[in-house]
Amino acid sequence: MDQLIFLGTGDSMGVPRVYCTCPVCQEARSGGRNRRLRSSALLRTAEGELLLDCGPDWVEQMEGLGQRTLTRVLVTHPHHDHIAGLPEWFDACRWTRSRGTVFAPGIVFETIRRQYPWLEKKLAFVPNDGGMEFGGWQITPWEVCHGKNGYSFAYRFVKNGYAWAYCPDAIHLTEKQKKPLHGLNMLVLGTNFYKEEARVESRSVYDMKEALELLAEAKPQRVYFTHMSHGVDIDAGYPLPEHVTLASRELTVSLRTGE
Ligand SMILES: O=c1ccn([C@@H]2O[C@H](COP(=O)(O)O)[C@@H](O)[C@H]2O)c(=O)[nH]1
Repeated sequence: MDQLIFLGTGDSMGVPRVYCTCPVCQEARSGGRNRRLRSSALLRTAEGELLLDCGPDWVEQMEGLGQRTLTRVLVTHPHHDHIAGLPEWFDACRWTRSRGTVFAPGIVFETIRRQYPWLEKKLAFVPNDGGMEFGGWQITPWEVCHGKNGYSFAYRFVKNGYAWAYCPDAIHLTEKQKKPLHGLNMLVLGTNFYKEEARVESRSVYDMKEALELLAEAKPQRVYFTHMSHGVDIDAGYPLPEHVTLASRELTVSLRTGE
């Protein structure tokens, strides 16, 4: 059965934050349950694997899995915490004389090319604006609001009538942007805090209270929160519905496609 494995569930700085001595960061520092690498997940299928985002913790994530090779990466948006592992993967390809493929909407490649102009010597960039297929999954990107940070993309995956979506970095979705979140068996959604106190103009990711309003509209059957900052204590017991789980590193979810 296909699986989704969470490799990182942290926000852009991860947990602990290097400058911070709050109780959550201290607990994470001592190897506790709040230690969170930058957000990424691995879709495992009979046809192989697809990594969802490749951030600065990529090497540690590969080592954690005991995985020596990687063939494909899907990118949600070209921000440091989602792409900074690409040059590391490039170097691994150079040393192993292999090649990889990166899938993303065309606009995402414009930034990746500017930031890392050497990557295409080893990594093929394949635009997926019109959707793509992998492992029997029909995968469709759509643009989502990323608040003060501009745009991001989310992805909807469909196979044998089972539908799920990966939307790690979004806020204030328009009605049109919410549409692909309807009718899902599972949703992976980014939520930086339980309740974020920062000014609305300075924000870029939903908090859990706002996410619950979104869930009440979209009604996914199962939900995993990711992209969580040090403002989230995984053991705090936040008042969340039974079908909502705070994801943690190497949590593995079976995707019940009926195969
Ligand atoms: O143009 C930009 C703007 C920001 N970044 C980096 O992205 C993240 C943003 O954090 P969120 O929590 O997802 O809002 C942060 O690491 C910034 O340094 C970027 O790469 N490019």
